[in-house]
Amino acid sequence: MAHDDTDRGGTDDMTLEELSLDELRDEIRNIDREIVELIAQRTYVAESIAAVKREEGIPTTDESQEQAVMDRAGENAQRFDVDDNLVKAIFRLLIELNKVEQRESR
Ligand SMILES: O=C(O)C(=O)C[C@]1(C(=O)O)C=C[C@@H](O)C=C1
Repeated sequence: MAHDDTDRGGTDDMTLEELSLDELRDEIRNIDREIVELIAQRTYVAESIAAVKREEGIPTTDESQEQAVMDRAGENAQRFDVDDNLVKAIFRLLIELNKVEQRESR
């Protein structure tokens, strides 16, 4: 398979405790890039949703869908043992980002 930017530089089979500070920061740098890539993908899908809503004359905001997204965020946070309020705050921002973009493209 072709080399890509997500390659962890051969640290895959090491535990985090075995890595140097620089190697640990490389891990963070790769994860940060993947987070931004996923945010871009989420935004892209939301733009398609916005186009469907526009065609069908449906309002931009769907509060029940937002609640479902927030509930899932909380469940996933618990599953991966991270603070659910923090994860929900991030998802609130992601939803707001989409709503601003969806409104601007109307
Ligand atoms: O699912 C939708 O209808 C979307 O537009 C996506 C999204 C989201 O970011 O999750 C954004 C705005 C809506 O109010 C609900 C959810």
